[in-house]
Amino acid sequence: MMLNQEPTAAQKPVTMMRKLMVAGNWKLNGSQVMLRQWLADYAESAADREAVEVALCVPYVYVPVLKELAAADVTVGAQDLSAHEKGAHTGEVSAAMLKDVGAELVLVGHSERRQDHFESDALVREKCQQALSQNLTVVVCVGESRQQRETDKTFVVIKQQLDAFSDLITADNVGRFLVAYEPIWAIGTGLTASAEQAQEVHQFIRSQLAAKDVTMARQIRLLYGGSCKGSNAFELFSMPDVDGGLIGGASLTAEDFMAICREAKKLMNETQSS
Ligand SMILES: O=C(CO)COP(=O)(O)O
Repeated sequence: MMLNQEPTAAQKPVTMMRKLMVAGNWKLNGSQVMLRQWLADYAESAADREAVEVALCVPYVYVPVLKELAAADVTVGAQDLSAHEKGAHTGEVSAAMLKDVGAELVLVGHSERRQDHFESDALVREKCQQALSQNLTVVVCVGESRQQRETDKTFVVIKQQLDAFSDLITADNVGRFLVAYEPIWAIGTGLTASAEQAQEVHQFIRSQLAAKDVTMARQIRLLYGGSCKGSNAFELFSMPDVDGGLIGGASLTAEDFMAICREAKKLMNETQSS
């Protein structure tokens, strides 16, 4: 594809279209007041999000509030979970506890966990297993650093991260197992991967998964994360292997978040009519 080509919905064959997901990750931000305001604003824009599956991953303590107040079409998400089922692990939150307070989805292996808490690929795998044991939807994050990209290690790094958990994806759970490609150099920096850069890695991820199971690889949804916002969502989501986004900064207000959902809807409408 030409780098300066205008994005068109036609890049996304309707036969290939997986339901787009737009998932917010609040990270260490928010309050009850902010969440209530977000949900009130969100409730007024039902038509903007009909084409997408929406998830919101809030800090643990706000999961019950989200569960109680969220519209039925919001998937209730948490940002992490323990690799242990229970026991002497002070400060940890288990998959069963998340389930107990209404979580339906959990992020695993976010680069901020990998970096700040030294989470290894092996630990990421254990966390996936815990999430799956409670039938939580799991969104596993993978991504390379700037230095790894500049030294041509992107595919090596992504493959290593994928290999740690990809055998856990099965025909039974592929609907609730997603992979998010989040290049570390694009997170919170305002530097977005170009649509072509995102597509290149997403295609690589899908091809790696296809080597194990072609049907599963076609079904699995791959999200892009890293400075995704209303102004670039259409271009990113129109790539054939990009099935939505994992949104940090632009998920903190419903207004910014809905701007992304509207782009997804526009893409769906154009795809269906092309
Ligand atoms: O890390 C991210 C989502 O998990 C992306 O964050 P930003 O959208 O703020 O770059």
